[in-house]
Amino acid sequence: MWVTDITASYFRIVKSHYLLLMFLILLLDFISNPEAIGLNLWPPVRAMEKRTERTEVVLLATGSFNPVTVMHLRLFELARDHLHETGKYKVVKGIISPVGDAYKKKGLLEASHRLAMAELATKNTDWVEVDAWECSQTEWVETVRVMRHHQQKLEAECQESPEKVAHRKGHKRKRDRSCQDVPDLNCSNRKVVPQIRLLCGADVLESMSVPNLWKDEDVLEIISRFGVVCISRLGNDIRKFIYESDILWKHKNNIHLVEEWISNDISSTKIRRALRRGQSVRYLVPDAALEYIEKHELYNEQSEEKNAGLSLEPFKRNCFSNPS
Ligand SMILES: Nc1ncnc2c1ncn2[C@@H]1O[C@H](COP(=O)(O)OP(=O)(O)OP(=O)(O)O)[C@@H](O)[C@H]1O
Ligand SMILES: NC(=O)c1ccc[n+]([C@@H]2O[C@H](COP(=O)(O)O)[C@@H](O)[C@H]2O)c1
Ligand SMILES: [Zn+2]
Repeated sequence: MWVTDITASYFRIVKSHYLLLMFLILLLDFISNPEAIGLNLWPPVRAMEKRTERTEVVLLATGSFNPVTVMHLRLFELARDHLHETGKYKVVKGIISPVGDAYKKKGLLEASHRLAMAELATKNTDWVEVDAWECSQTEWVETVRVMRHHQQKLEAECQESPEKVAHRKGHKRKRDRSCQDVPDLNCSNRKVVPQIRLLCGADVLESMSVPNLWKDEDVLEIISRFGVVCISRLGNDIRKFIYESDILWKHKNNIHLVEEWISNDISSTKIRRALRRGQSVRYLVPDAALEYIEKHELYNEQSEEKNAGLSLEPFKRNCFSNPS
């Protein structure tokens, strides 16, 4: 008797709460897979999702790398950690771009050697590479032009078909049938082109105020269009410097300042000095690069005199185009 009572009250509850149950089932389905039941996410939810998507960044470090030091490699690690900690960025690549011989800096060794050392130094990292475009130009190239070149290259790569990418990388890839006849951009995993950012030490940012070394419009474009990740360096008070520069202050949100707490005063100048004096630079220069230096007997009194008495190409160029 009591069994039929229970069954009857069960059906009564189900009947009276039928609509509520259906609603709960639909809600659960929507939460787990909204598109599958033909519903689009509520716009504010979509906006929140978008905000959590991280911007892909490629870090570009320009400089002499004469020779490359362990600190140059550390810059990339520090910058990547910093950007990842913001939760807004994902660093997808790092590029070392040695300056060309036409820069005419005193003691600047041939680009072929500097390039070879940088390549050896990066053989144990899977995300930092060396690019020869800048140093293979016959004339010195302004940093902003190097940045434009790499941004354009990324844009072109993003639009390349999977076949072209495979061909360029020297291997064959199966064609994804679902990608046929749709724009290549949709075929690639990336929908948005990664952004180039300048990676530099505080001394480079400070050098932007040296008269005739950098053009104002270049500084403006580097900071406002691309952005900078700047690593602290002993002897450079970068916060004060940004405060004192109107242009940097205006775009300070585009300058990521990274504090290197394990401070390290390594510089290529000091490495060259030690080498000239026959002192060890082991553990300051990556082993493979050091072997190269020893094999080719680089850095001595004579090499330090290269370009002595010549003016740095940026000064020559900017003084000529702006005689004031
Ligand atoms: N110890 C360091 N701390 C922070 N940034 C550094 C350090 N060493 C090099 N950098 C940065 O690395 C980039 C390439 O620098 P560069 O090739 O001029 O090396 P360097 O050590 O400054 O050499 P040099 O003494 O010949 O000027 C620059 O942005 C520079 O500021
Ligand atoms: N106007 C410019 O674009 C400008 C001026 C000075 C130096 N730089 C670059 O900054 C880097 C400085 O390297 P060094 O610190 O080794 O001199 C080089 O890559 C050089 O090309 C650019
Ligand atoms: Zn330097």
